[in-house]
Amino acid sequence: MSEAGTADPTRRNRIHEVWDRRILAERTLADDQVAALADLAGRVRALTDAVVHTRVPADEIAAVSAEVAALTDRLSAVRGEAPPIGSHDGTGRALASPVSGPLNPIAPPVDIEPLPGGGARAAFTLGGVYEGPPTFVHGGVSAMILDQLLGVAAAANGTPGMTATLDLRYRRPTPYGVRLTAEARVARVEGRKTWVDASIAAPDGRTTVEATAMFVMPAR
Ligand SMILES: CCCCCCCC/C=C\CCCCCCCC(=O)SCCNC(=O)CCNC(=O)[C@H](O)C(C)(C)COP(=O)(O)OP(=O)(O)OC[C@H]1O[C@@H](n2cnc3c(N)ncnc32)[C@H](O)[C@@H]1OP(=O)(O)O
Repeated sequence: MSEAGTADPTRRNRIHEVWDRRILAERTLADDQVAALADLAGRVRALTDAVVHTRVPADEIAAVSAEVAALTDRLSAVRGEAPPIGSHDGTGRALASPVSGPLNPIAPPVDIEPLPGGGARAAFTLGGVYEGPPTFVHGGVSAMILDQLLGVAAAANGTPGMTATLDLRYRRPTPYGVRLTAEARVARVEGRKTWVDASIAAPDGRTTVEATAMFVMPAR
């Protein structure tokens, strides 16, 4: 594309429109693909769990490994340029989010419910796949879940943004294999900045991690 070809702003906008539509079309899946992939992602999560917990002998591991490689080849026969785009409707339920995406096997997934007036909550159980210190959840995993929860709360407030700061206070170790709950609430908004507080609680109701984030709606 030559410089002269993009000098006219109307033409430039048209080019961007066509380009945006192309990206969107390339990243949008058919309903039956979404359903089939959600099922596959669930099975891959179970596979991941089996991988970190298996105690079968080495030759059996090698045999399974070869089968998994063949499956990866089959899926890769037709590849998109990037993950699918889900419903970016302010609910945070992007299909391929690494936190809440039903189609992303690395997502637990955490189902986050936006609350009117700038809040969000979630209830979830993490498996041994997310272990950090023995028998407890990895701190980075808690941070990732909180970042998403905080972001959904900011969006539910009508003031979405990019995470500019994320402060974490790990009060107690977070156990896995039990039902955890998490809540976020917008504290204040100043211009393009939104501050949000959140926490994760263990089944006994005690807070394990607290977080405060500042989201900034980019200038452009
Ligand atoms: C378009 C927004 C997205 C919307 C999403 C909609 C869907 C919602 C649905 C579902 C929710 C999903 C939830 C997702 C959750 C996960 C989110 C992530 O993982 S985000 C990835 C990690 N974060 C980054 O990669 C940021 C990288 N940084 C940047 O892009 C820029 O630095 C940015 C946008 C943060 C600021 O850039 P500037 O150019 O727009 O803003 P300047 O003019 O520099 O700053 C504005 C004010 O903010 C302060 N500021 C900016 N960054 C700061 C920082 N890091 N710490 C402290 N202050 C900061 C500045 O000092 C300034 O303050 P003064 O107005 O002067 O008072």
